[in-house]
Amino acid sequence: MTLALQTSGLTKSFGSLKVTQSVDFALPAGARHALIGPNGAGKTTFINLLTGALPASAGRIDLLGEDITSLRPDQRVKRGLVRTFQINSLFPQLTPHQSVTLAICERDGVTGQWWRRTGAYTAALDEASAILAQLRLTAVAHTPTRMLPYGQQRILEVAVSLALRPRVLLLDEPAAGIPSSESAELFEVIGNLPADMALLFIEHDMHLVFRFATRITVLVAGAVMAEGTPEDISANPDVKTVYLGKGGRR
Ligand SMILES: Nc1ncnc2c1ncn2[C@@H]1O[C@H](COP(=O)(O)OP(=O)(O)OP(=O)(O)O)[C@@H](O)[C@H]1O
Repeated sequence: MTLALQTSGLTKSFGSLKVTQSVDFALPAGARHALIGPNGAGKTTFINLLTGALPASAGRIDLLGEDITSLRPDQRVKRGLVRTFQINSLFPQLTPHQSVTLAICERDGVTGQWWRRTGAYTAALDEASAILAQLRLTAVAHTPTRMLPYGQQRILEVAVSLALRPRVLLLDEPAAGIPSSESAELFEVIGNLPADMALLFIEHDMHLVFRFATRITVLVAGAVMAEGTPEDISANPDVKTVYLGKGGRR
């Protein structure tokens, strides 16, 4: 079976500091995979290597069986490797429907020419409505983003990412800054994304990790310390000592 995403010997150094140490990682289609580890373990760096925001010092990244190691970030997005952002990157004055429609038009290369291709624009409006329905945002589809609760704004970030038709979706702390009353809903929505879409998420809240991840990778000092099911990870004495027992946020 072709993996959705795979890294082999992926390495990143900043001068003499090795932040990613020969990481071998595999993400099958449909994965719900959490990347955890103490602060400074290299989780965000790993995601930045996957997206191409940072060039790798060594190693290889394959997306759907093809080597993408030397591709630019935008080329990776076009092939289906999409990231949602930790920092709120939405236009506050636009409505969710407008934001998702814009992303669809951008994807299809029809931004700025909708008056010439009204058919494409109408299709984009319909597709935006469908994405918002899928993420339970229909009721607020036409409300300016700045008026939405923070949790719904984070769900909208996922909706905008879906407009890019990801095969692999990378989520860097999707629940950061959200009250716990709203983060469960965010993860419900994430958990209900299409079954064939592979998800890799960084999350510090262990309750959310153990509830939604089907596999977990523990990164410590840039290297994979453990990988397995939530049961494997919670029973692993090294993980307990190094991460869950002390040094982790929670
Ligand atoms: N551009 C950079 N130049 C030098 N060192 C860097 C750079 N970016 C990250 N680092 C270092 O790499 C290490 C890993 O950082 P990274 O942000 O990837 O960790 P993290 O696991 O995501 O941490 P956190 O949980 O706090 O977000 C840290 O020691 C950090 O200081």
